[in-house]
Amino acid sequence: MTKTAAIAARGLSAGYHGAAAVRDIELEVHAGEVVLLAGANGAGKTTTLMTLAGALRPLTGHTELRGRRCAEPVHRRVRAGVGVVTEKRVVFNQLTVAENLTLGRGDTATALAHFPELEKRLGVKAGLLSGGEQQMLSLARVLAAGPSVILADELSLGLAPIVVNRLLAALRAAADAGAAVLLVEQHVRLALDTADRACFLQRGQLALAGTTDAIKQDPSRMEAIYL
Ligand SMILES: Nc1ncnc2c1ncn2[C@@H]1O[C@H](COP(=O)(O)OP(=O)(O)OP(=O)(O)O)[C@@H](O)[C@H]1O
Repeated sequence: MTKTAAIAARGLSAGYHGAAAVRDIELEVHAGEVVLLAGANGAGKTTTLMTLAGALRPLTGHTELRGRRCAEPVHRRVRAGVGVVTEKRVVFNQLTVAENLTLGRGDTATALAHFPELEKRLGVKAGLLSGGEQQMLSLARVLAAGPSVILADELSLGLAPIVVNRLLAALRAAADAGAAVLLVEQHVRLALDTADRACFLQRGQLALAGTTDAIKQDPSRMEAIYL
């Protein structure tokens, strides 16, 4: 691809206490696309995503935001238009859904446009919502801020497939509206139906990358990575 990536990893190695958990990662996500980052447990998906988010410093290589080398910490990247969603649902349990939405960076109407199902729950304390509703609230707040890049790390952990589909559909819609989405997801088959491209990590290195159509046509290459 020749146009500038919204977010990229260039020769990226990163890890913990000076030891690399991922090595030589080359990854680009462009505006309008969803890229799935997959691989077995411990392969390095979260490490890669958190380094792109600015929560971990690269050991070697670097990350780029809109074509410019970026070494900013996570809060600055968030201000620069990066939205981060993880399996930890960031909601204030004692506050209502409406109050939670006013605490986000975007406005309530935009949040509800992404998740209209939250409208009937506006007066309910977030702590009383189901896990799926809490994650919708978390994601609604991130999407309402209109991020140009969304980094989503296993946001569907422990949720029912119907909710997983709903969350993935919201991410797809955000990409269709112009965001660049990098998605780490255990529900690989559902995610392959959502994403445009996929990258598979194996023991900290990129082992397979391609369009989701190509990967679905020959699933044996993907399956071998998990064995
Ligand atoms: N805080 C940490 N301190 C030390 N090592 C860590 C830390 N977090 C992860 N690791 C190690 O780094 C490697 C990559 O872990 P990472 O969480 O990035 O993988 P993952 O593909 O996201 O796995 P999972 O699917 O289980 O979440 C693993 O060997 C893991 O044990």
